[in-house]
Amino acid sequence: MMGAGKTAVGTEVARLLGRPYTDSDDEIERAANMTITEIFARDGEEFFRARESEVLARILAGPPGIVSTGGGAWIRPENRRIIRAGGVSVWIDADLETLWNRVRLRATRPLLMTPNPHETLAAMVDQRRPVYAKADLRLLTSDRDTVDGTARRMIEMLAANGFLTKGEGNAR
Ligand SMILES: Nc1ncnc2c1ncn2[C@@H]1O[C@H](COP(=O)(O)OP(=O)(O)OP(=O)(O)O)[C@@H](O)[C@H]1O
Ligand SMILES: O=C(O)C1=C[C@@H](O)[C@@H](O)[C@H](O)C1
Ligand SMILES: [Mg+2]
Repeated sequence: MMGAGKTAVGTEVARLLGRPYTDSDDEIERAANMTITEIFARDGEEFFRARESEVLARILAGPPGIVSTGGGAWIRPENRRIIRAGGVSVWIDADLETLWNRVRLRATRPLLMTPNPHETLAAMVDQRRPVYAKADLRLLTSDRDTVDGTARRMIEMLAANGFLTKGEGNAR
């Protein structure tokens, strides 16, 4: 979900593990040479979603690493198939107020450009939670967590579930 920490925590997990890092939102922006807000405004959400699926298929076919998706990517069954075929998925789960406190400061999320963005976020969280729950692993975070602490807990969780190679679970 937007503001859960996919980009912030994913970057730190990759750094600690010494693995390549990719953010699907960044890749879409780079390929289009436009911001996500501009893509939504000019071409619409469906166009963005099509590019998102293309980018995910390309990333997941590449070398093993840490990938942060966009908040809506997992909602499309096609994307879940792509991610499941090439990797392990982690749902970073945060409560509504934690998400809100993180997204309210920046106007970079077009789906929240509504008259009542808090209400919009709440409705999206309710609608999406059952789909996020289909992820392989769930990491619960709250506004008491730091990015670094959450990244370390994610590494512990990946190691405990057998998804890291020997030694990686001890990353500092
Ligand atoms: N675990 C955390 N502890 C403290 N701050 C966090 C944590 N995770 C994220 N943040 C902060 O919240 C903000 C939003 O996080 P981030 O951009 O990583 O979210 P995201 O899940 O990638 O959202 P989007 O779906 O929109 O890409 C950033 O300023 C980030 O530093
Ligand atoms: O939750 C979503 O649907 C989105 C999240 C962002 O990461 C971007 O991918 C875009 O703003 C849409
Ligand atoms: Mg992000």
